[in-house]
Amino acid sequence: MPALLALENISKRFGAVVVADGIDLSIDEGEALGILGPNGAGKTTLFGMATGTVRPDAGRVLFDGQDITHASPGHRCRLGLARSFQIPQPFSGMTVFENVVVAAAFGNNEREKAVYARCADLLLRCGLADKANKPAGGLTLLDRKRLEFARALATKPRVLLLDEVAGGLTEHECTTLVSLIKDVRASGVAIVWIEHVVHALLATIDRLVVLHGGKLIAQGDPQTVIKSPQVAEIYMGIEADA
Ligand SMILES: Nc1ncnc2c1ncn2[C@@H]1O[C@H](COP(=O)(O)OP(=O)(O)OP(=O)(O)O)[C@@H](O)[C@H]1O
Repeated sequence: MPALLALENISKRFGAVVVADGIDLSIDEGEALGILGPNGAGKTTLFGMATGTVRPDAGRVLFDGQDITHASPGHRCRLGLARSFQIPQPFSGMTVFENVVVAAAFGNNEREKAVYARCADLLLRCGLADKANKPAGGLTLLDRKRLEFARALATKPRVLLLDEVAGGLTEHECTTLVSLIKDVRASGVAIVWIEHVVHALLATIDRLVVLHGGKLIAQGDPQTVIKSPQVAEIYMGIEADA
């Protein structure tokens, strides 16, 4: 069975900055994968190349065995590849409900009226039911992150890419978000999560990869990877052979 999402030998540079240097990364149906790496390592760019907003210099992107390297972001979304953004950017003049309806209608090719019940249900699930008719522009940070989730889920993804969703939240808010991610994952959606809040990440994922200098320098069991000498070297300046 092919991986659900696979990046094959992906390379990308911005001028002299190499952000991906022949990266191979795949995720299976229902899996939860974490991505760790220092600021500027190229994590968000990797999501851009998976979802079609950034064109790789070389390599292929496959979804369920199908080559989507040249597919538009919209087409990838309708295949079942959704993402959240590090800085949530809802349509701020629309209500919370309208934001989710737009995502369902355009991200999953459904007729607007056909999605109302499902969107109301999603808002309930994401803790936003009481704000359904409020303008999205007035939401708190946690609620904007919840809305990112609801909008991504409205597209009926098979894999959901999450970009630093826990950053800036209080511990309690972070716990709320982790349980939402676990709930989404339990419903069968594969998760790929870039996150600097390591304890939240480790509580959720099955597998961890570490990106540095355009390469995956460690991957495998999260606890083993996090304690590996290469990761200690990057994050704490401890030399691997010390
Ligand atoms: N469109 C672009 N043009 C030029 N340089 C870019 C572009 N996008 C990203 N970069 C650069 O590529 C590098 C990787 O950026 P990216 O946002 O992918 O890193 P990141 O690992 O997600 O970082 P962070 O953890 O801070 O979000 C950075 O040096 C960034 O400045």
